[in-house]
Order: sequence, then structure tokens, then C-alpha cells
Amino acid sequence: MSKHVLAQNQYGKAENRIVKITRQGNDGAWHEIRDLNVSVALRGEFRAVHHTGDNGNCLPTDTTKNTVYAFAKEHGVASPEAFGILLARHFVSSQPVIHEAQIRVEEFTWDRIPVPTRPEQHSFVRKGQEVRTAQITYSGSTGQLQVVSGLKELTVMNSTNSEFHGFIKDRYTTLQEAYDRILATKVTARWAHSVAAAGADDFDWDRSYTQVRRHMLEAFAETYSYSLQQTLNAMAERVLDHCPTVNEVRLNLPNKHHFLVDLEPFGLKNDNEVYYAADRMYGLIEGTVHRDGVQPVIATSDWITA
Ligand SMILES: O=c1[nH]c(=O)c2[nH]c(=O)[nH]c2[nH]1
Repeated sequence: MSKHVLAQNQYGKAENRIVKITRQGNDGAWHEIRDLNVSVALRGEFRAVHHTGDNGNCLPTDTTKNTVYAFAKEHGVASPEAFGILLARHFVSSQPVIHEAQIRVEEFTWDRIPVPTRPEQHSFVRKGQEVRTAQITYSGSTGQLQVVSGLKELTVMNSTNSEFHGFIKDRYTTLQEAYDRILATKVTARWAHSVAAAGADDFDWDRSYTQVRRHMLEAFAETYSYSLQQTLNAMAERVLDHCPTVNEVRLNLPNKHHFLVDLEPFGLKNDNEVYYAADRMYGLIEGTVHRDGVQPVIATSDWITA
């Protein structure tokens, strides 16, 4: 007989990252997304589980994770509250030993990227302002002024129009070819200006920033992508094409992987609807694109994380 008392206890799978895509319209081209972080905590008759190693009352945390993904497919995600209520009720009503369930939901919200060439269907930018950056170097001896503008933490997603296949396969390759995947990245961008020191005071830096940001977002949204590398190049080229004072663009793009959840074990078909949003590890795609004949100046050695 133990002298100690097992007091409050709970368990479950925390931080299930889930992206649910709902396709609407006759052709399914209009996408709605819900991007959630769902944590499950179960409370109930778990004394034996702790004391004797008898797991007869233990619904595995792995099952609670599967339930979250399966429920997204079966019931959809009407709202964080509605989804949480469904899950909490399910755990308590389906297992007599579970007396209470607490579901915590964080929702990451997204705006649509306005695209001039088509309705805003499947391209999104995460809500919340990015961080704008600027690095200015002025040399007293040469009188040279170098301005590198930039931004970081601008998270974007295309919920379709992205493929990745035809890559090298060696004995360590397990990646399946993808013909319709989510493409998401958190953009770090820097661009160097050719504005001469004499003209720097009259230059409209705010307007320039807005233009570069818009062109990068439009290129991200409009590019039918066969790799994030191709999207990187398209974004940088679009800026160079439209912003004459920009000489060079460097982009650091972590590939924020979204993996299709296997719902077959639960008799459910996953038609590219329910994704697991992984935060680590991630592909990191980086590159500089500059005008021909221009010497690149932007550092390539920065430490970028997703
Ligand atoms: O767009 C991509 N580029 C890659 O180089 C790569 N590698 C990988 O595993 N997935 C992807 N996706």
C-alpha cells in the first residue's frame, strides 16, 4: 500500500498540427483552409495505469492523435470551438473510464493573396504583419551608400498548384513523387537597391517596399510550382522585372512540409484534405538572383530557421 497519493493527472497527445482543406464550387477550385494546433488531455480512472502498469484503462495518446485527424475528415472544422466540442464529447462518451476531456485549440489564421490574373482561390498569407528589415552601409572614403531592404516572417501557402517529382532516386530515397501538394514557406527576403547616394533622400522607400512585397506575393501565388527552388526564382525574377531600382534579390525559403495523413486504417479516404503540418525538420531553399553584370552584395551566410 503506497503512502503517497496520486492527485490530479491527465494525459493525451499535445500539439497535433493539422491543416484541413475544404474544396468548394463546382470545380472545387475555391479552397477554404483551417490551420490548427490541437491538444488533447484526458482525465478519468487512470489510477491503475500509474500504479500497477495495467493499461486496461489507457486509450493511447496515439489514438487521440488519430481521432483528431479522422474527425477533421469526417466532421470538418467549422470553428475551433465546434471542433473542440466534438472531440471532447467523443472521448467522454465513447470510453466510460474517461470522465473529462480537455481540448485546447490554437488557430493560425490566413488572408487570401490577391491575384490579378484569377480569383483568390488557393493562395494565402498568414495573418499578422511580417518584420521589415533594412541594412544601410555608408563609406566615408568612397561616399558609397549601400541599401539592402528586406522582410522576414512572411508565411505563405498555396493549397494546390504544387508538384514535386522527377528527382534523383538513390538507395536512400524514400520520398514519394507528389502531383498535388501544399507548398508553404516563411519568406526571408533581402533586396539590394541601385539608388545612388545623391538620390537616396528623395527615394520613396515605403512605396518601393510595398511594391516588392506585392510582386513577391503575386509571383508565389501565380507560379505553378514544380519545386520550391522554381518558386524562389520566379519570385526574385518578378521583383527584378518590375522594380527597376532593385539589382539583386536573395531569398531564404524553408519548405514548411505538410504530409497527407493516412486515414485508410479508419476506413476514410484522404482526398488531399487533411494534412499534418510538420515544423521540423524542414527543407531550406536559398538563392540569390541579380541583374546580369551586377556584383552581388547580400550576405549568403545568414542563419535562417523556419
Ligand atoms: O520543392 C522541393 N524541393 C526540394 O529540393 C525538395 N526535396 C524534398 O524532399 N522535397 C522537396 N521539395
